[in-house]
Amino acid sequence: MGVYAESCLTELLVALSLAVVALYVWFSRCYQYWHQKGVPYLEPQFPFGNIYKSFVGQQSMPMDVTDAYRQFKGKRFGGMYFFNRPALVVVDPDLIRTILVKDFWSFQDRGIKVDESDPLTRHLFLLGGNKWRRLRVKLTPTFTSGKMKMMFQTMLDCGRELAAVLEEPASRGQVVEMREVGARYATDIIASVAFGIDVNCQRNPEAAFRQWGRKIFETSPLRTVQSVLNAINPSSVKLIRLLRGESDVSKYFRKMVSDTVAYREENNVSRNDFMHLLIQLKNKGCIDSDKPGGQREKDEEDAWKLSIDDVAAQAFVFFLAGFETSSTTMSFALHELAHHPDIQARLQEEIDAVLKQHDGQMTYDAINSMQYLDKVVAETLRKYPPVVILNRENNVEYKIPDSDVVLDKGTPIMIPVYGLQHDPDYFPEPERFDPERFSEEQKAQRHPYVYLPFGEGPRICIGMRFGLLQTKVALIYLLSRFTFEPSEKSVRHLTFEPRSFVLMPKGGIQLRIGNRKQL
Ligand code: HEM
Repeated sequence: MGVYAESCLTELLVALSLAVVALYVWFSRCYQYWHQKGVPYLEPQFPFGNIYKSFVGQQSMPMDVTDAYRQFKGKRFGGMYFFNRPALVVVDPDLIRTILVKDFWSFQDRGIKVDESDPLTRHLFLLGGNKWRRLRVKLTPTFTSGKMKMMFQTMLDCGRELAAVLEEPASRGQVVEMREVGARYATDIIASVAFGIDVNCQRNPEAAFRQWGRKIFETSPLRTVQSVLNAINPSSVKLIRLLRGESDVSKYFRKMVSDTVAYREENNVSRNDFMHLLIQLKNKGCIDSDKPGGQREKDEEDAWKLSIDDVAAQAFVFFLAGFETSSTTMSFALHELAHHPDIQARLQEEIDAVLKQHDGQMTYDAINSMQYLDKVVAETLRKYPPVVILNRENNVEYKIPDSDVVLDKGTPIMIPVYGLQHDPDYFPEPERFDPERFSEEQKAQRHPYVYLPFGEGPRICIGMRFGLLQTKVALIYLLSRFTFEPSEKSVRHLTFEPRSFVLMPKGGIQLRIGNRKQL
């Protein structure tokens, strides 16, 4: 028995060693890729390539790209490896513009492989090619300023609730974790406008919807394995799906949407929200015009209608892409304001003055006239861009202009948003929080493609206006009533969750909150 076990073990060890040697040879060949193309590159380390730090959990994968950007500074672009997969990091803002705008049709896909057998993944963020283009055309009218105004009342209701929830902690001068508070506020808004349900997780933090939000963004060993497999071989998404079956997230959101749609259709319910617009896209293939009269003429594209699963996938992506990005922006802004009482006081003065001019009413126009608020939010998104890198992939062979480099079809392209926005050549003393960087004079002196918190070109964030508006509404409600200070639990220089795919502060944002009059 003992001899048998020993021989099995020996065989296993030999097989494993052979596998490692084979992998080493295969990866070493892959590591010739950028050298053969004549592209400057970072020396890879077997088997991680250039993502060792994110693999061991020291930082997130997009931050590995930020490191690469810093090392390629002075060059137009450079190569790195995700395990054995070559990816191009673009450094030159002119080339970034070419990729995002001028030659967009060669780079319209994100290169993130979709498991199309899960209907919930067939959404705007992940789809590529023609499917993305047709859907983008359909969904663009759901985000016009007319539609934003329609949903503005929901934001105001949730903003009022946000301030009401914080009244008691403020009266006691308590320390509050503002990221979670912001997440509940944004969840209430998006649950209401995208799914048509009132969850009020600001009063009921354990509401199912908030729990799903946490679950989607939480990290786990399985997720790490998935992203490793995805980096080595993107087609592995299918295998993962086969092993895992339909996810609970998918089941939950699809059921919720089909129940809501059925209820509204049976009871003839109409609300001013995204769900109402998505139902129009399901039933008519187009959205009624903002103009008086409502209907608009149908063209050929309009004939294509969204299925119920398409409706669920789009509502889901509005939730996925909208709540964490906006709520972290709000809490990052409060973090900086707490550490800069002068900027906080100036912003409060502006808010008070504009609200006074509008008889104390927070109108859409009042918010848009708050110029200092706009600068504070813009500087927050510069210092803390929730989406750290933009991904693209070329769908044809592509010769990089003014170079001899020809990219093979399907090369992952990384636009290092965080790196650019922390580059001292574009933003001197990048760690300093200075809203004046967004004065008209300073903006005019900068290359426009070094500031990309919402991306750029035809694939720019479709919810930009919505995200900015809900962040501003929250800040106005909070700063018109409360003052924020650092607490003994606050960290001056934030660090970020290494396993999160959006920029998320480690340990949250702990601030002392007080009533303005008392402080
Ligand atoms: C502060 C808030 C937000 C930030 C910083 C942000 C940022 C971004 C970024 C960087 C992208 C990728 C753009 C590109 O590749 O060029 C994106 C895409 C997207 N965002 Fe946002 N976003 C925010 C809020 C929202 C909201 C509120 C929604 C929906 C209600 C939303 C929905 C989307 C969707 C659907 C896409 C995919 C667009 C496409 O591929 O055509 N985002 N967002």
